[in-house]
Amino acid sequence: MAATGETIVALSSGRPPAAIAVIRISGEAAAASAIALAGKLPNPRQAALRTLRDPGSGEAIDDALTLFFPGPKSATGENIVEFQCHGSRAIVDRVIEVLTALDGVRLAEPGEFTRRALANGLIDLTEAEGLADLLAAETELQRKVALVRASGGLRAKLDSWRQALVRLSADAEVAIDYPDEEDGVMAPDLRPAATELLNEIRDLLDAPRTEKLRDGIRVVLAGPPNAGKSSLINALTYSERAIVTPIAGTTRDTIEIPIAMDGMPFVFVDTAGLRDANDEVEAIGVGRARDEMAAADIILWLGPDHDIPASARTLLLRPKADLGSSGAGLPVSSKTGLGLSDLRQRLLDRARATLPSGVSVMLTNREASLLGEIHTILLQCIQIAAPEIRAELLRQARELVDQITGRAGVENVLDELFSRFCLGK
Ligand SMILES: Nc1nc2c(ncn2[C@@H]2O[C@H](COP(=O)(O)OP(=O)(O)OP(=O)(O)O)[C@@H](O)[C@H]2O)c(=O)[nH]1
Ligand SMILES: [K+]
Ligand SMILES: [Mg+2]
Repeated sequence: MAATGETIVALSSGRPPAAIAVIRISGEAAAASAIALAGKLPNPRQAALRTLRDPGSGEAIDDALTLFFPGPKSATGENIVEFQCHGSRAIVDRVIEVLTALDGVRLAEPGEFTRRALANGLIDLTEAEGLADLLAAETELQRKVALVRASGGLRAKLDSWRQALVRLSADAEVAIDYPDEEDGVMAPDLRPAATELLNEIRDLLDAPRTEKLRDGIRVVLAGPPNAGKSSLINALTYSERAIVTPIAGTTRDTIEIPIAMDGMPFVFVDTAGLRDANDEVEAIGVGRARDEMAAADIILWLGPDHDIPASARTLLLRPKADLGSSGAGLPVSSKTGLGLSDLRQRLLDRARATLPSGVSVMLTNREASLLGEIHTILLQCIQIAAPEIRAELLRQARELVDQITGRAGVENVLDELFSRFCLGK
């Protein structure tokens, strides 16, 4: 956890130059160090204009709108001072240089403000992860789902489940203390609560993972050489990323093009044409194409239907339909645009079946695996009669909830998570 006593400072807004730069200071020495530059702090949570000066020379650096958020009711739980100054490189560098020259003040590490908020109990791990996703959100759906997590959507569920587990534990303890009345069988009033909990957990486990939302729906274009894969990926992504020539075997390495459609994240992947390769480089490309097909959420197959990869994920296309080709599959033409909006619609339909339709609570892979263990434990708990064992199982389930929320032993998770944050957050 963050070492308390150390005061941290960072630029919390975007990279200079910008109209305004937000510099944040958090920690024990936040107020004192801000006073060293600004002279006097405004009243808590009220903005006031201050001239920032080099405490050594008294030279003015800039004027800054200054805000003071006393702990513990601040974003980090500590005293925070925020300077909103002009967003030039020179001003930002100078203010931070002068601040970090003060005793006990240093530059923050990436994500360190959020890490302190977590350490001080203002947010839990699911909210911190939601915040990381929110800061990285590029599509509407990513934003919506991340906001639910960041504002405690999952935490609320977990907190209520933890309470339910505590109640179940208390019941089990009673059964240990008064074995005669229990007769070694789970009391009838325990089962409904445990089953309800099981069902709620099942619902969340059945939903897709946030990683899927973060990475996007993977659409792999595959087929024989010269089928028109690269032309189609360019048309679908409104780009000229992939090289197109009449020479069979033009595409060798895979190309990924991320794009949002209707607020949903997609990654289109162009691949080398499938054939017995002529040289080593092409052979590697064909191998990669097969790997991509295995990892795809959707395969757009631009080959003959007798060759179609047997998979529910595959969508058969009939490319170059402007040439009057006949056969099975959805007719498309990269040249005339024929069938492209139809194809986009089908991709969106499939994505909607994979991703949540709107705002909902989603789990990360890590949370899902812990929650899966809780699910197993609860099932055992319902089946096992001995109250001593039941009590122990429920204790384990509680501990797993604490691992999800970050209340218990998760240092390794934290380091990984906070490496995803930018400086100043
Ligand atoms: N008429 C017509 N020609 C097309 C269409 N799509 C692609 N072509 C042509 O077909 C040839 C091959 O197109 P590519 O997009 O390079 O095909 P590819 O499947 O990526 O080929 P490789 O990367 O070599 O496997 C090029 O000459 C394109 O101009 C189309 O919809 N209509
Ligand atoms: K080609
Ligand atoms: Mg190609």
